[in-house]
Amino acid sequence: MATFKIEGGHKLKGSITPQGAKNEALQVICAVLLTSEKIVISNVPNIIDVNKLIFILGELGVKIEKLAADTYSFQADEINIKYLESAEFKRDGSSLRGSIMIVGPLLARFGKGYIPRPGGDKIGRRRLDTHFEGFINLGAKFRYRKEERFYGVEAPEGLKGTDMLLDEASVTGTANIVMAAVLAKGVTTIYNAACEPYLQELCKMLNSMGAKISGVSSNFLTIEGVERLGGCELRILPDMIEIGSWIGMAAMTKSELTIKDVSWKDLGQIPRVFKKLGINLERKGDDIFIPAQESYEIQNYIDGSILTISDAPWPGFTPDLLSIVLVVATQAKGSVLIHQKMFESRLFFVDKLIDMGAQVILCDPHRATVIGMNHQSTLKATTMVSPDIRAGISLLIAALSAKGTSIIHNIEQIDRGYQNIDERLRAIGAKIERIE
Ligand SMILES: CC(=O)N[C@H]1[C@@H](OP(=O)(O)OP(=O)(O)OC[C@H]2O[C@@H](n3ccc(=O)[nH]c3=O)[C@H](O)[C@@H]2O)O[C@H](CO)[C@@H](O)[C@@H]1O
Ligand SMILES: C=C(OP(=O)(O)O)C(=O)O
Repeated sequence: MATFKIEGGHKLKGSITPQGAKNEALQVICAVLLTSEKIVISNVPNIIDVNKLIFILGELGVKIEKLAADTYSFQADEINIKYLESAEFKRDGSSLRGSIMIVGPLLARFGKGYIPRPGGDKIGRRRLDTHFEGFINLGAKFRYRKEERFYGVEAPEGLKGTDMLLDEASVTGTANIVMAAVLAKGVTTIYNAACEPYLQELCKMLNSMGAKISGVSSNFLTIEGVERLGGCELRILPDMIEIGSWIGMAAMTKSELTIKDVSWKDLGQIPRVFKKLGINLERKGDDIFIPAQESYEIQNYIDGSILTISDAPWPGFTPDLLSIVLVVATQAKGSVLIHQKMFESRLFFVDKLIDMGAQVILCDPHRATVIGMNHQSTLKATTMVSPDIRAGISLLIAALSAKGTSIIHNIEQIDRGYQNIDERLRAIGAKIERIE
């Protein structure tokens, strides 16, 4: 279990370029399984989850070449389907959430797809019904070996397009069903589809490979199945969750920071939500400039009542930034209710913030009220364990702003989604060390 040692209270200064998006990378890397032709992907983040997925594809027989530090070519022309039944796959496939998205492409192209119950954050129940109901609607037979926690879908005769209404706008569920439907016979319509920018990028990628998807960026997709797909080249968008994390770090440490090439048009509600917390964000070309601010004041609603920040499927605010918003609010002027609607175990990390001196009331597993301290009392350094990726980065932000030296254990959870975070933080003035 690796550990960070952080000496808090130092201002940051400079500019930072966000990494490629983890959640887009996981989708588009799975999509390489849909063709025997070469696909080149750049701006691939060097993070644990993405590297694990690339490893799994390699074991499946995909030819992978690293063309540059962030660029890979993939060619799935000799797939070893037997690997899916191996003990190794049952272990490796369960270690991340993103691996679930190999099922749709494998089912579409080879008539079968298996997956052990996937891992990811321990942030509450994470069901897969939307994925498998979608495959069943396309004509696949489903089985679940409960004792092994091993899922399977098979469609030896191929998939058949149909109309479907998803029970929820699941991000990875939509990606999986879209990847299955592009090679199905006939037309598929998907209503209540997730439509966040990373899914839009996946659909654009598939169209550039020869797929016929329309309605991209809406929640109603129409997919005309095609016989085969070809190769393509693409660049992954910057990671909007990482961008939000840098905004949070700048505010909490009263620092001036420029976040480069953020792709503003794909940030949705993110700038607005941080502005509601009173943080000044300026748009400079495609960069975000955050001036050093001694204080930031949470805006109330027009009628004077206390602000609520909650998550919702895109174009709502992403659940992955709520932990960061919560920690930033601890030093704002004013109060806010944080309502994490999607995940039921994601707010328990506030206990650590309370230990550090933050004023937070956990109302129930989904809601926390934060009474900001307006930097009048700094958080106190402490020792903590990172429970999940976003709580981990939030505790790291708290530690950077705190008085004294903090220790964060289990930082693999942070490395899962943040590339070289310690090195990049040191380059802008943070005092952080990785210790074993
Ligand atoms: C690898 C990857 O891409 N992971 C992301 C993906 O996970 P993932 O695709 O697993 O998440 P889903 O979109 O399926 O669902 C997330 C949670 O929200 C609930 N839900 C979802 C949709 C809805 O309309 N109503 C509802 O209540 C689900 O029951 C679940 O508890 O999307 C999540 C939601 O943005 C993000 O937190 C994850 O970072
Ligand atoms: C919940 C997240 O990731 P995953 O779905 O990979 O667990 C996240 O990135 O915040």
